[in-house]
Amino acid sequence: MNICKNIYYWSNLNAQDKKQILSRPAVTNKKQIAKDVENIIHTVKKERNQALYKYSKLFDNFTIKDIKKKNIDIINSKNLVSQEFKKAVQIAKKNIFKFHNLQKLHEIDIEIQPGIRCQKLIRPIESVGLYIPGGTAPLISTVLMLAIPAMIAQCKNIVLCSPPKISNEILYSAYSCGIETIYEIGGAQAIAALAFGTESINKVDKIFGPGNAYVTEAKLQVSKIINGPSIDMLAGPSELLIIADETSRADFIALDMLSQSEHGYDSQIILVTSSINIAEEVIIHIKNFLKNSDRIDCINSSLNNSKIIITNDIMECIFISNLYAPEHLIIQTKNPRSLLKNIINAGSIFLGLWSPESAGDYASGTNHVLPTYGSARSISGLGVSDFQKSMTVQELTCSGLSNIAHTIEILAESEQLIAHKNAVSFRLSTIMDNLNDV
Ligand SMILES: NC(=O)c1ccc[n+]([C@@H]2O[C@H](COP(=O)([O-])OP(=O)(O)OC[C@H]3O[C@@H](n4cnc5c(N)ncnc54)[C@H](O)[C@@H]3O)[C@@H](O)[C@H]2O)c1
Ligand SMILES: N[C@H](CO)Cc1c[nH]c[nH+]1
Ligand SMILES: [Zn+2]
Repeated sequence: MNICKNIYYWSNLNAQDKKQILSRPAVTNKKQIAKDVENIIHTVKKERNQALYKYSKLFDNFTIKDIKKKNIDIINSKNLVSQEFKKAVQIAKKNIFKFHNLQKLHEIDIEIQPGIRCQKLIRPIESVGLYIPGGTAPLISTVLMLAIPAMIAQCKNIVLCSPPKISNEILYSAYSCGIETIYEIGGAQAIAALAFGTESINKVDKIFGPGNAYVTEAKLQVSKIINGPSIDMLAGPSELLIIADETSRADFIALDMLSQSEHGYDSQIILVTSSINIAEEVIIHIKNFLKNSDRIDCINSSLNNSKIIITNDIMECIFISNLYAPEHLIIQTKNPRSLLKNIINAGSIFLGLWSPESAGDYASGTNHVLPTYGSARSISGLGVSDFQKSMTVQELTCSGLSNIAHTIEILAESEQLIAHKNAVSFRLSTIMDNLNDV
């Protein structure tokens, strides 16, 4: 476990070192992945279902019989999962629904000035594709995180893709959210199928969901296609930054660090603390907990990517956190809420001793699909509004237009767009003519 070697005193570092320490783990073979994905997308576009059969065999060692899961299998999943699991899904669903139902975009309808009415109308995105990762772990909770906001937004066609073999737990979670169309296909090939459609899969307007480097690259590539689908965000490998002081519980911190490092080989955890004692205790606890951990290869690889940074004070911790812009930020300090006002870049924030990231991952109510790679600087975590769009409307009366006509004419003239000006002036002249006729 190399995290013991990755300890730094922030004030001893030069600018170059600081940048290097806060960099994300490099995606190995980035260029090769981009090339492979380009090829997969091209092939799926051309060969459609045949390509899906081929890639499923190649990458997932799975022979597809039916790409679309049969309704009977989806419904029957409720008899194949435990009562305890069903209860857990219902409780998580209730909380996620409660928090997301408040997030719907609101319509606007206002008379801006007499005779000028402006509106903003909200509509659901018609067809959405939800990608549920299934390579390293079947992310059942991601079904809830994507399906519940899609349902609240009232998207008409909601389809779900996940790599084979789709578990009964994923089928049940989808079923209990009201999803009826499930395709057993994963990776870049699933994203391409959602973008172009195949004999079995209808293309969608927007693709949602996290995934590995192939899925993320495929989302990026299809989102660049003119008239192609849009995407929610690039939700890559899990990241966690923890701010701690001398009042923190080192054992809790160690467990939070392990929980996120088990996600994949490329996860990253950064502990930033003003207390050298806490840093040392965390390392001891990690070593102890590791003895009884599963997924040890993933954890060790993620811990190698991870860092412990010692600062002079808490404000320096916050400065570093804002610079890194983590997907998840845990603040375990004396009065964590008082620090919130200083946080400007983070996907989701967990305050205090009793708010492990696992709560937000599964059941507290917030969404776990969050921006990674520092994009929390400008992008928010997933919410209902991502499944909605807006349209503006305006209606001017004859006197409304007369009142604003001069302003429009002057601005159009200043842009030397005389046809724009005429569209107003001509209308005005017809009003004048009518008045003269009276
Ligand atoms: N940021 C977020 O909000 C968030 C949320 C949940 C999960 N995640 C992340 O999502 C990721 C899930 O990744 P995963 O791998 O478990 O599942 P995945 O479903 O994203 O990827 C599995 C698929 O990758 C394809 N694949 C594997 N090797 C390939 C190769 N050599 N060439 C082409 N395709 C190949 C296969 O088709 C397979 O079906 C994790 O990194 C996790 O941290 C992020
Ligand atoms: N931490 C992940 C987001 O980065 C979400 C997740 C799903 N299951 C467990 N965790
Ligand atoms: Zn997680």
